[in-house]
Amino acid sequence: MFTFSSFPRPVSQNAAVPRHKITMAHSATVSIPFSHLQDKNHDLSLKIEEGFGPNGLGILSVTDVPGYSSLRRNLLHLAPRLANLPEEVKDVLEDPISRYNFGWSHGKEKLESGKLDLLKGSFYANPILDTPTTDKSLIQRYPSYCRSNIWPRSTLPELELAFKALGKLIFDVGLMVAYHCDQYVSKGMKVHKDEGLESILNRSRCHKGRLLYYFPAQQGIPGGNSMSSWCGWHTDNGSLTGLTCAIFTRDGVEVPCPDSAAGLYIRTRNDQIVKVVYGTDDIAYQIGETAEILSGGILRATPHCVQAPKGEESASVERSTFALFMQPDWDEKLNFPEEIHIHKEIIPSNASLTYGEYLEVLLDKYYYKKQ
Ligand SMILES: O=C(O)CCC(=O)C(=O)O
Ligand SMILES: [Fe+2]
Repeated sequence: MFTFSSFPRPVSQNAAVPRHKITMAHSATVSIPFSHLQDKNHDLSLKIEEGFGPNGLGILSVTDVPGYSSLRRNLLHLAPRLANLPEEVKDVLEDPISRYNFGWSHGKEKLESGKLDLLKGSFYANPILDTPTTDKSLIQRYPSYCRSNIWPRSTLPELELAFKALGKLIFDVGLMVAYHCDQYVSKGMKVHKDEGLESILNRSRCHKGRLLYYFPAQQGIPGGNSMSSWCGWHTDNGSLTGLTCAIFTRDGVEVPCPDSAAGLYIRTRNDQIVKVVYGTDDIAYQIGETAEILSGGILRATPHCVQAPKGEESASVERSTFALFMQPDWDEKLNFPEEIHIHKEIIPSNASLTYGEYLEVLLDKYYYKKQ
């Protein structure tokens, strides 16, 4: 069985990236101080354009967010502890009905190669709402985001609070990013009141946090040397993804990353492959597919992947990080523009679907059909 974790759309690296266009630069993200972001009168459209516009990386970072540093460390250090709990404890935290989109998920997601992903373990929960709805028919229709959170209350009791605290902070800052995205987008198209990204994300019950733990990469496995050795190329289906800077550990003890080529890579709109760099205590935000749809293509979903460290020293190094997928409500109408770059083959231009219906189409196309 395959999950649709974080609702990623796999993209084939080879098909999507002509070889001659591959460059391997390390690029620092455009960064915005929290004090500027917080100020609605501060015109950040140039910064948003630099980060998310036609020549941007599709990812930017926010610096100096009060309280963030300790919340990040508290949660990320729980990832190796969770992953190393006994199998029978993790089994109880699994939720097959949601296609493993709540609780613990390991080896359930399909990779670019079509093989099951054994290299990372994920823990999914909605950090804002424990029970997004009690409507039974909705829960049956959209189990991947309408079911309830599962917490290891007796086996790792610290997880719930740490997850919710970090998730809520990244969400609140993400709404500020969304506000400034709306200001930028409104220079190119009419954004109706209540139809901007900020309003849509603010009223959604669908957000999903993912605590990620990457197991030490085994040398010599097929694909082990590829750029996407830890996580395959994909775009996120939501609107805005908040990302922490990862920590690397050996047996749970923090170590410097042994290979500067390891980490998050993105593909820019002009087909450059770039290793993304941002500060340890910055929150990075990247664009997902539904921000592209809602902005009529002014914003573009950011293709990305994760490379594992190489070399002898890397043999036992693990990576832990957290992603918050900020996504529209299942009821939210998405009006597809005439020209779209995503899922062209299954979504007709000018289509009008809810976000819930959109995800069902993708799940059925890219994963197994619901029984
Ligand atoms: O591990 C990372 O830095 C990114 C994870 C990611 O892309 C995802 O979970 O969708
Ligand atoms: Fe992703």
